[in-house]
Amino acid sequence: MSCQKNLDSLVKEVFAINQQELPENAYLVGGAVRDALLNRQKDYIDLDFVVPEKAIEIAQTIAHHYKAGFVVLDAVRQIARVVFPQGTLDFAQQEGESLEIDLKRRDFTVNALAYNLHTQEIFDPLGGLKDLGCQSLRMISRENLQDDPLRLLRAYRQAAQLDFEIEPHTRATIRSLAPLLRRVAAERVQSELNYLLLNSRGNKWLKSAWEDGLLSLWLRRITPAKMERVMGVEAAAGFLESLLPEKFIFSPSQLQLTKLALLVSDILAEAEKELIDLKYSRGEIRTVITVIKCLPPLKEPDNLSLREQYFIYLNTGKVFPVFALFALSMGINKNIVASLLTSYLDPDNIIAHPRPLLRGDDLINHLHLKPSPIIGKLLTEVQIAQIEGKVTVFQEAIDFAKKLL
Ligand SMILES: Nc1ccn([C@@H]2O[C@H](COP(=O)(O)OP(=O)(O)OP(=O)(O)O)[C@@H](O)[C@H]2O)c(=O)n1
Ligand SMILES: [Mg+2]
Repeated sequence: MSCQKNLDSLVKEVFAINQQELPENAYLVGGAVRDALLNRQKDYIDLDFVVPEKAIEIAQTIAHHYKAGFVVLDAVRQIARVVFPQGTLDFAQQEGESLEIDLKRRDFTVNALAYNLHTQEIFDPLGGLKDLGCQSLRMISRENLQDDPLRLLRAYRQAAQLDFEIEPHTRATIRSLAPLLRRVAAERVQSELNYLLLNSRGNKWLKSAWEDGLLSLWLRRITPAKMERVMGVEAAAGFLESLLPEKFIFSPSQLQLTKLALLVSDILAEAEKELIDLKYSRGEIRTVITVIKCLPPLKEPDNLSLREQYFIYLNTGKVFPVFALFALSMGINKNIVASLLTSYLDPDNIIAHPRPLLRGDDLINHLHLKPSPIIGKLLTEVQIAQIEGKVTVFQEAIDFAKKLL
């Protein structure tokens, strides 16, 4: 069976581990078994082993033997990790009196399959193989979802990742338990949510997770209209990419931040609070808030002055592509957005990438000024005058500043 070959080769070829190094009662469990059965391949491989005892010692011995890294992840529950460049091997002590009890405590049946490398047998006490064949995520029990409510959101992430359906009774149960997700550490929620935001495969399941009440605990002001805009982000990105002269491709994180900007509250303070609560980084929060703040001038594109364009580029800086994608998704005229993005990608464009004629010191020396906030204001006005073609050389710039004073 190809699954056995896949799993044996992961251990023997990818990690170059001799099977004899593993105890006979070690079982490979979780995603690796599931993915091998599905013939899914990953760049970075995480293998989870369950052993009845001595998990930390076993991990330590293997790490020592293969000169790999070693970390104790949980001394109480006896979980340790061996770190190879190509991936990690986790060894965990089985939870409960038997492997079967351990598997019964997990989230979904397809994640509760175990494989023994010595006997090359799959242990399937919960019907995981059948569900795998039907591409179905079925909970092991309602209690298991309650025990770790992150599993409620994991269902949508894994459905997106595996292109599975959530079995109807499981989905109804998730819906009824949705409020429990509030209890889960925000970092864990964020990491599941990010998967749903990073690529188009997540879209359908992002929407389902919202419809089933899982997102409104964190992003309270999502509306059907906002969700529809999110569903269109990849198409908007594709449209901009096709128009641009040079090869430009939006990165997954640019798509993700655009979608976040489309989903957060329209009230800026609330939007910021939502992102802080989800433990997004300062940089991510700044990006989202900036693109929202910079949008208003584009709503009246006929009156978009050079001054306004200058400030948009100045305030968005490196995150301008996210701004462009956000603006297009918000219904701003596509020609305007495409032309602004084209200018941004042109390093010689003076509005997007101004080359100042003056520096603060020049104003201080030539106009005999003292350092003060006025200097900054003058520099901005001179810069805008240069963009508007009113000044082109150093002396004109000085004279212009002098008149302003
Ligand atoms: N909240 C969780 C997290 C994990 N698990 C169990 O631990 C295994 C390993 O977890 P993890 O590596 O997080 O997920 P995978 O299913 O392996 O999926 P992937 O690594 O591809 O994301 C899962 O298969 C599942 O059996 C669980 O029951 N509940
Ligand atoms: Mg895994």
